[in-house]
Amino acid sequence: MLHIDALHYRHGECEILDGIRLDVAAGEVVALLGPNGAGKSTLLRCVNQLAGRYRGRILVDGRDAAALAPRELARTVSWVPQQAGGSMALRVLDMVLLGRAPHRRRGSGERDLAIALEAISRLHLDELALRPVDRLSGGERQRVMLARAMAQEGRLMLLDEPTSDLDLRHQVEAMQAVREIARARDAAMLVAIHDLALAARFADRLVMLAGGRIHAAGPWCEVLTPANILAVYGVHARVGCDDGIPYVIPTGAAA
Ligand SMILES: Nc1ncnc2c1ncn2[C@@H]1O[C@H](COP(=O)(O)OP(=O)(O)OP(=O)(O)O)[C@@H](O)[C@H]1O
Repeated sequence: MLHIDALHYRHGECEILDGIRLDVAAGEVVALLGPNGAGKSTLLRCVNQLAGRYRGRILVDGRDAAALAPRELARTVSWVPQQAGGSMALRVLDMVLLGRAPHRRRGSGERDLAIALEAISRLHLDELALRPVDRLSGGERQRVMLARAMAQEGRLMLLDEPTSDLDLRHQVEAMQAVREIARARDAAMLVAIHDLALAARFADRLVMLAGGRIHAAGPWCEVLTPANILAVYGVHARVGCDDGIPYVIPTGAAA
């Protein structure tokens, strides 16, 4: 579904992404890990054609992402930005309905409404549906942005730290929803995320970035090794698995 080959991206003299090669299959959840500034958001923005010029190839469903018309791209790629954008004076329902905009010609139809309401329900936002987004808490707002992306029904979803403001229960529910949607719709999910244990629990594969390069990629048990965590984050950690459930406990910063 998503194929990235030899992707290079620069800001001035600074090489932000340096030869990224990455595939995400339909139905697969891939977590993008790495410290602040590693290039996770930039990578997602390149795929969604928001970063400007890059070198290399990005194919979405076999088509060159750079050659897709904006509307076609928006039909194919759902996007949860790191910081919520758009008019926050909108009601939650209207914000989520914006996810349907690439699919419709004029106003929302019954099907659009049904899809938006389903996304709202899936993220337990029913009671907030008629509230203006700018009167919600940070975590509630983040769930609205996730619901909007779900209503967009892209076959590829790019999620930039979708759980960073969420409490523990909502983190788990959001990642469960991401995984279920990947399976149910055969959608490809690329999720930038800082919580290593959450990534290990819900993603099929992890990709660990450092300094714009892929340091490690594969199943969690190959990527989340104490050696990789020390090399990339400068943190000592215990990593284990309890009855099939992975855990990561940071024990201290390296000297
Ligand atoms: N507009 C810009 N101009 C110059 N440098 C930029 C710009 N945007 C991002 N960068 C730099 O690109 C690098 C990668 O940034 P990016 O936002 O992709 O990192 P990230 O891995 O998503 O980090 P975080 O975990 O903090 O969100 C950083 O060093 C950042 O300072």
